[in-house]
Amino acid sequence: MSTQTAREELAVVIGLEVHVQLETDTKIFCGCSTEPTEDEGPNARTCPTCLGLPGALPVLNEGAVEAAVKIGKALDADVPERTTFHRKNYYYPDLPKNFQITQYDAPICADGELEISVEGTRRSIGITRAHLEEDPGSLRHEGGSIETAEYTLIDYNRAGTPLVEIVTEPDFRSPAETRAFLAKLEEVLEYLGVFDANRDGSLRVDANISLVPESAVESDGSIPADALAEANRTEVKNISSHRGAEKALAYEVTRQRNAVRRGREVEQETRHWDESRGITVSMRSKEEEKDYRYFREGDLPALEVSDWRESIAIPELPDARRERFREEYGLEEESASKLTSSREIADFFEEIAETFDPDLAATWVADNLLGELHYRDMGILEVDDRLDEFERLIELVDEDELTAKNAEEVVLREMLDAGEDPETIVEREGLGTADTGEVEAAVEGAIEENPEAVADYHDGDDGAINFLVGQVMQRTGGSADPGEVNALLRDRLEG
Ligand SMILES: Nc1ncnc2c1ncn2[C@@H]1O[C@H](COP(=O)(O)OP(=O)(O)OP(=O)(O)O)[C@@H](O)[C@H]1O
Ligand SMILES: [Mg+2]
Ligand SMILES: [Mg+2]
Repeated sequence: MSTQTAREELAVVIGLEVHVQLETDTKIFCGCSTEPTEDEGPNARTCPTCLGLPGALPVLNEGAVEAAVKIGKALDADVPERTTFHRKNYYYPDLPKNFQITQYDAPICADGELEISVEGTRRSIGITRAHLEEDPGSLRHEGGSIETAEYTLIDYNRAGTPLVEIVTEPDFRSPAETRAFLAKLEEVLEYLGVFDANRDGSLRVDANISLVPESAVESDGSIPADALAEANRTEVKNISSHRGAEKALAYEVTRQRNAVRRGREVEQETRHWDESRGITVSMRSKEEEKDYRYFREGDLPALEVSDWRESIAIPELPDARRERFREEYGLEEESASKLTSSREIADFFEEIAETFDPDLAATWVADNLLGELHYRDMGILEVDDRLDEFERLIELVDEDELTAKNAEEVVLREMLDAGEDPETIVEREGLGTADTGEVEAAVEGAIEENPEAVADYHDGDDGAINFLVGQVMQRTGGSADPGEVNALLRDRLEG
């Protein structure tokens, strides 16, 4: 029991359980598709196995195991030679078998870590374990929230989707750290190609939080197991985003602090994050492990991964790739980070950096392209089959056939909006760089038609030259070089 008093300084302690949907074609124990079809009705992708009908047998999906091993390697975890499945028993309508097939004392990954950086401070978050399990079906509370709904509908399309549950050590000391962790984790999972962040509900978080007396925190920042066990924690469910985690936990820190200040004890309980109201509400007292009556899943033999795990390779991960970009291409931290924020962006950049100067490639991809994509709410995946067109655009600028300004503000934008290739746009908009004769003619024209500006210039008003440059730029459709125009004008007016 907690013996916190109002006067004691309290440290925030948080541990996460992150449920990650794996991107496999079929479900974890049957051949049903994991891919929702357009306008599909409820229970469209189900079979006797994922509906939990008596006598139906599970068959383990090899792809799900491979994905879990990749995650284990990326988190620097141990993948044991042999791993087993258990039944976790509970009664809830989203689970027709009344047990969930999961892993218990021999998970597929144990003892890993993930480094995060919050406001320049690096911290390593311990990963206790990561195990495979099946997703239950989904519930739809009709006519209200989970508390007020008149009735609830069940859809088993999600039932049997492969999940990896990643359990962290209680290493977080603030809600902001959990947000950084989840963002980093998502980045790593996407690099591994095992996860799709855009899918609804593909990352779901349970957050455990307690307050412990500051005096229990050791000088190295760790907290002894007995102090952790003694603190009453709440487990907040129904969190589905990084920001949701930070907000729910910030709310919970305040709620628990208030309880302590008023001399009340924090209840050990499960709470529900109500996103729309921005509060957590009590659901039930926390179930304990013994409530689940775990026992071995007799329908699935133990899995030997000893001779297989070595052959499962993972790609270069974001941190390593960012460091390499800094060294190999001499990029600043900021553009190296932008360019490695997804594997597709990094690949796209590296293709371009093979042909062009890395600095030029970085400016075009990190600033121009990503900026324009972001503005349009588009992602790199919508253009990564147009690498060749993009290279031709940079080539036009590099060869002085197109000004950088026109390339950026006209051609690139049209490429994204109209889907046309750069040459077509240059031709249609008449954007080729003007030749010397054309520029000279435009200079003459501007001088002839603006005698007042010319007079102002001769009276010593240097601002008049800018006006004239603008006139020439207009006449050449922006295809002249402003510096060159300026020099030509001065030459002509002085001469
Ligand atoms: N004092 C504490 N304060 C906050 N978090 C804690 C504390 N002690 C443990 N935790 C965290 O609680 C989580 C425990 O998760 P675990 O799945 O092992 O148990 P559980 O929540 O009881 O089980 P489940 O939710 O799967 O039924 C871990 O993320 C751990 O870091
Ligand atoms: Mg758990
Ligand atoms: Mg839990």
